Amino acid sequence: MLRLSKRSVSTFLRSGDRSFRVAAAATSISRSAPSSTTDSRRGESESRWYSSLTNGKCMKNESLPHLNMNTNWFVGYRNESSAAASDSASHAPPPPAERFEYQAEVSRLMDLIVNSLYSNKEVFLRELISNASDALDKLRYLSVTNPELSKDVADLDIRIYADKENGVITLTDSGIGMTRQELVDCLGTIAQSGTAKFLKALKDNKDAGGDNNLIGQFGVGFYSAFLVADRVTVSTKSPKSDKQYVWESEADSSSYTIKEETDPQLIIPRGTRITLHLKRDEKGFADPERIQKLVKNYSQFVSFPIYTWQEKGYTKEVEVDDDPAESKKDDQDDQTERKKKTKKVVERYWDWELTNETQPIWLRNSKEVTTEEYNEFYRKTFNEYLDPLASSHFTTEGEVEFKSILYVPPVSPMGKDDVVNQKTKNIRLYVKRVFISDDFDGELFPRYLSFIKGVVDSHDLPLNVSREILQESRIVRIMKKRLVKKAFDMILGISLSENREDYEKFWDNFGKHLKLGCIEDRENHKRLAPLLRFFSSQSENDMISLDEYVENMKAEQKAIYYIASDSVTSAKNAPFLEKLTEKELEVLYLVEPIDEVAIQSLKSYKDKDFIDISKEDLDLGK
Ligand SMILES: Nc1ncnc2c1ncn2[C@@H]1O[C@H](COP(=O)(O)OP(=O)(O)OP(=O)(O)O)[C@@H](O)[C@H]1O
Repeated sequence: MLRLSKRSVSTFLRSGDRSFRVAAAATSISRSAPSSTTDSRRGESESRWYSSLTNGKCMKNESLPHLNMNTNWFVGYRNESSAAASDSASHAPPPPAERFEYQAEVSRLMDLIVNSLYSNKEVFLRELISNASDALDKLRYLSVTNPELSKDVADLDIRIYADKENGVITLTDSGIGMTRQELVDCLGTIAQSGTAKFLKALKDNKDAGGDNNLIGQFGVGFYSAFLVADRVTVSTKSPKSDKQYVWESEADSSSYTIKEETDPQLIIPRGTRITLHLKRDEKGFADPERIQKLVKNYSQFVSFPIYTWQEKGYTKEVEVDDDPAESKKDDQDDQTERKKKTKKVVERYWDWELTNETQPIWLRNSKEVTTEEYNEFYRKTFNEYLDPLASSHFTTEGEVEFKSILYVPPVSPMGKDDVVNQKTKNIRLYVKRVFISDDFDGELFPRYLSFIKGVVDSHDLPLNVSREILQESRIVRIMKKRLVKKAFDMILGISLSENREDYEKFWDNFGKHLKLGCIEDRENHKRLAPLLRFFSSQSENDMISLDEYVENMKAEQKAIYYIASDSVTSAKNAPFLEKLTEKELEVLYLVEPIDEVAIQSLKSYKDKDFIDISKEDLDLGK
């Protein structure tokens, strides 16, 4: 175990907090990394699937060059930089920093964050850890097809160092890093997904007269660093670039600078180091114990190790100086066999301490996970602020092996009318714990169930699974079947719950999706039909299920009657209705355009045909 005194530790931290030091050869070798035409074409296809990991935002026009790195590229930890590197750095003047203006929306977002999260400043740490974890996910994923990327810096982790004396926090990850262009694209322009949600929550919350803590649960991203810091420095090295760049900005500034990292002491082999120079009133955050508490509180579901720099102690025995009077006596008693006295003391030292639990929640035994933990995982993974309506944690074994946690969200993210455009990032696919993608289009769930959120960790898929493999794989087809079954079980569970409001909420948000399912998924009619809800001539205010309709049928009634209309009021006044209401036959009101097609697709329920009462040849039997 590494044991250093506090003093020696801070010296090595100053020169690159994980003691990432690289020999001079590193720069020159990587600079010559070729990128052939074939390589760039391969890069294109990789980047298409990869876009799922980058939200398609920052990698838009770049393909991933196939690096041909020398195996010596990364020198292991704690190597001193060579003299050559220092020489060149001291002779050549460093290139000047270039200044860039923020996109207008970024300045607005920063204002919003600072003004609405002032009571919840600590979220900055969660946000930076979440970005670091995403960067590690990207690296791990890309390394599957390009192992060179993670060569020599095998450890994928996050390290947080709090310098109490100077009020500085440094967070380092060994993830994918950013090129110069990515710095401009990612930290100078707005992060769409999170921001849109954030702004919406802000509005909803204000409308509801809510408090600001709710918004604190949002993914507000990198800029939350300015809640506590008046200066933020991001030094980052992407394996796609041979240079390391430093982005820097101050709170309340409308611009930022980017320059090349030229200090060999600060060179890192790969990843990103974010330094927060805390505001005068926020220096209390640079307390190792406080950082530890925040990590435990906010980031326990991050699946990479998070180390924090902590003071530790161990007990050892030391010899004590004798009491002079005692020793004189001893001298006289026995000159030869005198035993030295010892006492126990606590030796203090500083070291990295693993601060989070790295076993993903889906690998844990479901009996040991509480509902609150499932809900928290949901909120944190999908950046949601409301709890899910239901969740299901299961393992399948046998022909296909995978573990999964699925959730029914409380509201439709796209708005309840948007049933078709459902290319969401709702399912996170892992293969043996490696995050593969969240960019699906019907491969794991049919379109109409794409509102289901969750994680799926497969044991059978290859790590380098591509979209083509997913689309053709027999394993995926079996997985899809099981996932769909579990999703229906969850929805049925909500419908059977004592709390009727839950299903009303579900139906209000996702009813249209299930009706679309009736049209598109014949195979699952048996599961879909009991979940449908309609108003009827005998229940104009509360929707009923088909089961309730059937139970209420007259003994001699052979069919389920319905009328399609544009509202309950016009259905009530339909001329054909009277004939049936006189006979006390219940009629379903189909008041949405999709209803009639859905019912016609079902054709019957429990052997009773659906019959449109407006048809001329309506036969009510006896
Ligand atoms: N540690 C990091 N390593 C590599 N890239 C990073 C890092 N931190 C941020 N980035 C890049 O900056 C982008 C913007 O980050 P930001 O936190 O503002 O938004 P986001 O993470 O994309 O969205 P959200 O916070 O809503 O999930 C990220 O998408 C990522 O591309």
